[in-house]
Amino acid sequence: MYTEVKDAEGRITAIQTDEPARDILDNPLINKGTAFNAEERKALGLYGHLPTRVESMQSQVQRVYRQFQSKNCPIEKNIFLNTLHDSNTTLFYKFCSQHVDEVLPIVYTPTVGDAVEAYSTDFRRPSGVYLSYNNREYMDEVLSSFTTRQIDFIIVTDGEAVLGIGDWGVGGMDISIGKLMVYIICAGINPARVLPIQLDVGTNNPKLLDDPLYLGSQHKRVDGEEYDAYIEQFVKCVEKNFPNVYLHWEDFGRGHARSILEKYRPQLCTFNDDMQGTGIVATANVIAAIEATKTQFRDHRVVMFGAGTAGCGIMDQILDAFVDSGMSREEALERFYIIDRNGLIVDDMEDLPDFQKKFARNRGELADWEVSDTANITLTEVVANSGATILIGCSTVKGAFTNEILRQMGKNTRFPVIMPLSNPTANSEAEPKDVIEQTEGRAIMAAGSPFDPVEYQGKTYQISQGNNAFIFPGLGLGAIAVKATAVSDGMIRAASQTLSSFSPLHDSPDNPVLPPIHDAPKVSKAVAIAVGQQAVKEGLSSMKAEVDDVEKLVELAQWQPNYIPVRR
Ligand SMILES: NC(=O)c1ccc[n+]([C@@H]2O[C@H](COP(=O)([O-])OP(=O)(O)OC[C@H]3O[C@@H](n4cnc5c(N)ncnc54)[C@H](O)[C@@H]3O)[C@@H](O)[C@H]2O)c1
Ligand SMILES: O=C(O)C[C@H](O)C(=O)O
Ligand SMILES: [Mn+2]
Repeated sequence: MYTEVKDAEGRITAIQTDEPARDILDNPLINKGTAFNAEERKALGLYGHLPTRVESMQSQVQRVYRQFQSKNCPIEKNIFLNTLHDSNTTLFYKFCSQHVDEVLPIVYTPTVGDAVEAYSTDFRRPSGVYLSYNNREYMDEVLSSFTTRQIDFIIVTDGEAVLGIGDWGVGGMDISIGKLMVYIICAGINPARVLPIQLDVGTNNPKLLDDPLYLGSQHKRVDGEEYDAYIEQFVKCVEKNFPNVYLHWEDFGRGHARSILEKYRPQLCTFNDDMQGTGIVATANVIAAIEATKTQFRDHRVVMFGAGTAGCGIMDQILDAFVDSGMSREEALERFYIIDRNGLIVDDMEDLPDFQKKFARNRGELADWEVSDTANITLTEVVANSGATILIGCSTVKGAFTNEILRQMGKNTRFPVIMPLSNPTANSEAEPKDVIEQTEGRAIMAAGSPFDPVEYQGKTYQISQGNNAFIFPGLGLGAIAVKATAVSDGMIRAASQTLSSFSPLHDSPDNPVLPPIHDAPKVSKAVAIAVGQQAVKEGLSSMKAEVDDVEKLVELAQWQPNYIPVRR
């Protein structure tokens, strides 16, 4: 056992532990390795367990960097960093905070996708909390065992729709872990107060069902009423054991993501990253682009390719932004087009899910469109006939934005907004190089995964990473700083407007739409303050005392990757 010693304002000033020496070194949350000083070595009985030299943290970081560079490929680097995380968490985050650009693509998208796929083959040691449907009677016992520490954040996945790579069952654990790392790197969430959870309800991935090394439940996914009852059991258990927790849902399948959020949003502080997080980032980019190009919302036509969880989540928020600009909902919807596997969504199509229905186009309005098959109107035809000015991809379909489509976007408007958001890199609807070349460098673009800059006609174009990583850390930090009881639409709007205000486009339409990803910590803090203030304004803060200084609360909620004294 160890306890955090805090000052009057709640800052952690020391760690007190009664663990034996070996257990201290094996506890990643308090271990400092070679940085334990002479006094600590003596008090904790660490002599003999460590080489003689007492190192500074910076010297440890230098060694980590050398080891990191010596790894030959991204997945080896990912394994190396996860091993460091699991042995000395503070050092891991110190290293990450000093090398954000190099580290994020390794612990997060795109490499985390490779780690998810290789989960069972590369497995070394368990990390996070596994809740198996088949052992559901133990759920409460498992979760209650974590109540000895304060838990502020839970990230949960069932691994059904990981990034754009599909169903990876128990391997989804790595996306929960990767997202938590982003929370900590970008917003300074305390790593002792987070729980990554994988709900193992089986998998429909035939490769995993046949793989003798697969580590999850090797049967088809539990679905329907049984699935819903399991989620209900989970939420109840979370509420009971962690009453003030912020519950983040990640990479659930299209059939569950939205219904879970809608059901539980009124009752607890909860958030779906794929729907809401991605929506905030895409909307912030759209707002920044419209402001920077000095156009009006009503001048724009928005096309979404891939009308699933993320696609429709984004369109919902862009719709709100259009309405906020002074249009009626009907006027705004006339400017929206969504496309899925059967082409443009039109109101006479059968069995449309509710989340698509509201964006369905009226068949009669398409009478003068030039199309080859009215039952399946293609993206190329929509872009040409609608005069699209904003094109977004959440389809997982590599290369879906063909050169013809990109050129047409460049013809439709002077500054087309083009966002191929599908992850990981190999699923991107377009290569940034093609987007820049085919629009003669005029496109305002963001991709989901990181891409290298593009050279075009003597100019270097930085490619913005339009990833929800820009928003979920700050949104979560703001919510927990003021102990919010819900994540409201107002808090979501505040997040989007704040991110938009950071857009370098405000200085020139030639600039990237988003700041560089290494600015995510700065952006996250500003987002947290705006979100916290909005929660207070809406009466959603459950703080006992009246809140007047949200910035201070945000700072107090932040953890820094610095060693603090460990004592008996
Ligand atoms: N950049 C980000 O921050 C971010 C955030 C969330 C999701 N995403 C990406 O968005 C993609 C979709 O994720 P999701 O969670 O919405 O998945 P999803 O399964 O809910 O949605 C994908 C949609 O694309 C449709 N689709 C598939 N093939 C198609 C085709 N050939 N033509 C037209 N539509 C097609 C599917 O029917 C589905 O409706 C993934 O690649 C994911 O990585 C990116
Ligand atoms: O995980 C990411 O990189 C973003 C997003 O949540 C996704 O599912 O692609
Ligand atoms: Mn996701």
